[in-house]
Amino acid sequence: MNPQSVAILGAGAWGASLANLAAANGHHVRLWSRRGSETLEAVLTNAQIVLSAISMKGVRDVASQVQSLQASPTTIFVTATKGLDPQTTCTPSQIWQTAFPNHAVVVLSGPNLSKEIQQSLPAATVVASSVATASESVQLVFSSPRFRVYTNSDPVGVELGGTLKNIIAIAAGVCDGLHLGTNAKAALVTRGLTEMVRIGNFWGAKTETFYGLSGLGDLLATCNSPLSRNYQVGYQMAQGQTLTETLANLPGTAEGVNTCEVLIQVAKQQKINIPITEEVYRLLKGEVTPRQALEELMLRDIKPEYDY
Ligand SMILES: NC(=O)C1=CN([C@@H]2O[C@H](COP(=O)(O)OP(=O)(O)OC[C@H]3O[C@@H](n4cnc5c(N)ncnc54)[C@H](O)[C@@H]3O)[C@@H](O)[C@H]2O)C=CC1
Ligand SMILES: O=C(CO)COP(=O)(O)O
Repeated sequence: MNPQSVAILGAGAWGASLANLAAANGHHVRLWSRRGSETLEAVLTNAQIVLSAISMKGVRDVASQVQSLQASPTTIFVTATKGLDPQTTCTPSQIWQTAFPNHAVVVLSGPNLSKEIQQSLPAATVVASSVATASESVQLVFSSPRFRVYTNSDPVGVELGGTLKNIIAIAAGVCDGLHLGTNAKAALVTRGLTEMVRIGNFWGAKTETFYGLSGLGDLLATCNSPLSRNYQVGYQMAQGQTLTETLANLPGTAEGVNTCEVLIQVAKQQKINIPITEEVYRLLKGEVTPRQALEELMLRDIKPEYDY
């Protein structure tokens, strides 16, 4: 592939890792951060691919700044953010697509703990879009012997896999912090996946997407690794810390905390049954202790395994 001009927005842990992957493949990469020396306009000039790794709270603002600048009609927008907008409940790709209705938007998501990627450990991810040629271009930009990139045609499903697993990762951290054992963890993660499918189906995502890298794959990574900030939130709260204390010591963003609020809002309106998310929400709000959250989950009415 010819070298591409790639603009990466957000120089946090994930933006910097993705910039390194593209640069290592010989592409011309420019990294923008709100506190950096280069202007957004300079970074976007001639960009063929614009990738956003901005944390959720900044996506709408950055998308509208980009919208006010000139983009070539063929520019592909890629989003790597794993969150939901609190005001509109939109996913990041929906925000980018609304800002750029005539451009291809690609979602990049998978089991990608940035610390491991920075150490050049092997990993795989998914790029998804309704425009197949766009996801194939992004696949070529990032694929390498240490980063295997798959395409997928269900962008909402891929995006929601990475977003929803953050809440289950908080719950998994609680599970490990309370030393509840391997059986409990397996039950939690499996039932968490069922909950993700239930929410995802409401959003129009395909069930099978959640059994791939961006769903089950990312659940396995973040529910089992102390490198996950979301897992750390749950683990440290199970050790008796408050949410405020936990977040004060956390390196970077734990999107699951805000995602949980948005999901509770959506689930109430749409009457979607999400018991694990509800208990995580109540724990984060200080309404239950980790032990009470566990008891409430275990003592729910007995029911068939599949009811969706
Ligand atoms: N770190 C990781 O392992 C992975 C992170 N992600 C996702 O990528 C996103 C970013 O994560 P990290 O890089 O880890 O977070 P981070 O906290 O290290 O970096 C966040 C970046 O967003 C920027 N930002 C935040 N608000 C902004 C605003 N209003 N305007 C402009 N820029 C703003 C920050 O300046 C920073 O560059 C999150 O949604 C996360 O879930 C996805 C895969 C892996
Ligand atoms: O999404 C991630 C790995 O795929 C990163 O997880 P955390 O945001 O919990 O650190």
